Amino acid sequence: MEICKHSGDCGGCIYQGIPYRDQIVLKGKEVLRLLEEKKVTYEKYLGIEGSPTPVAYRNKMEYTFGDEVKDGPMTLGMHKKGRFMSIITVDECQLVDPDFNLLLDATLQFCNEKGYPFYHKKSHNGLMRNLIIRKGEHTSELLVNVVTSSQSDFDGSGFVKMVQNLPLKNKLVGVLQTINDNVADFVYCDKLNILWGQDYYTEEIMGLKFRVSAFSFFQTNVLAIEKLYTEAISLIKDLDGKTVFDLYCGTGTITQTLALRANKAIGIEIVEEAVEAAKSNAALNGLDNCEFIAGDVFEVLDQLETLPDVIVVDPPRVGIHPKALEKIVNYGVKQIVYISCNPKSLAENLSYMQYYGYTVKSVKAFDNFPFTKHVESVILMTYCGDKRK
Ligand SMILES: C[S@@+](CC[C@H](N)C(=O)[O-])C[C@H]1O[C@@H](n2cnc3c(N)ncnc32)[C@H](O)[C@@H]1O
Repeated sequence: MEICKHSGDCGGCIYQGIPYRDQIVLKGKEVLRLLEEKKVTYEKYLGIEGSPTPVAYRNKMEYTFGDEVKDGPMTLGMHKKGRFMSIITVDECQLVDPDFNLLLDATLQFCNEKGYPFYHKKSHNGLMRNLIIRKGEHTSELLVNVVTSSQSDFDGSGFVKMVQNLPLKNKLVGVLQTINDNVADFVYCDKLNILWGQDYYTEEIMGLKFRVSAFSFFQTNVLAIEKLYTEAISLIKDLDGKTVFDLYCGTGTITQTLALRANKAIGIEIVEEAVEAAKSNAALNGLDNCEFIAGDVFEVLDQLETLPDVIVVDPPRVGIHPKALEKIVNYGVKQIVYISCNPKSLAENLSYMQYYGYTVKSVKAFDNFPFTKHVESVILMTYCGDKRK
């Protein structure tokens, strides 16, 4: 792969110029180094699995309108490395489908031709804020969402026409306009206008269907996540007739794959919209043995009367809060599968769980984000004592 032309300015790909097989070796070593640093012992290291494709793997990009230099021409893309105010146009990013780059260029040109100003983070004046593109990996469906303030009119029908006339390889299913008048540098949705088509795209993971709406969380590298889920679920011995908790379940992708084999799968997630999406996706898949509860894992576990036989956790980057971890460990289930997106917090959590009697049976790393610093891991922990007397 050629070195990306944006690599000097864009901070996303820190492994540019390093052959892919070397990148994954480095990442695998880093996971083990962090575990060893926290004195976590493990029975088996199962290696690191590379992404099925190291390029064009991202199914979502959130681009920002701005300028690279003060009062310079309008740009659309990512923040310049280490700079809050400066935006660089990343129209040749290698991590996305070429349609994303085409849409980015065409949107920038459309807005320049219309004379639309970008929204200034400091003065809070201007129209254009973000462009969000999402794609279904297995369905090739594209959802385009332009985010503006409400300070002046945006030519929605002209934008739709322009997008529809692009030689896109994927199938356009919706063009949206999100109105965001919040002063924070974050995409809030004050109002969602469907300019054309629908406000969601569909995805398939391990034979299950998912409707992904404009703002729902969804795993970014679908081909890699399928491998990771397959591995995680295969580690659990015998789910037949069992109750499994999927903690930090997001939109319930893992919960549903577990429900295919378990008697009951209960997902807990703090973001209510994600829980609503999880419920409707389970209904779409005809699964009636899934339950989703909105709330903080720490609080919800106290209210639940059902006891789990197996627990799967997939916490955010900060890891599991020690108070929630105490409750998880106190169930004393024989098997816990820990899916982690941050080996540092993973090592801290495992060190605690080890102290309370769990054994790390296996560690496997996954590179779901080639060229970036991120690495995922799947850990199987077992407990031989009996806390449920
Ligand atoms: C790494 S993601 C897991 C994604 C999920 N497995 C999926 O595929 O959709 C972590 C999730 O934990 C949720 N979360 C963060 N803190 C939480 C808490 N205290 N209690 C419950 N959920 C929480 C986040 O909203 C996010 O959806």
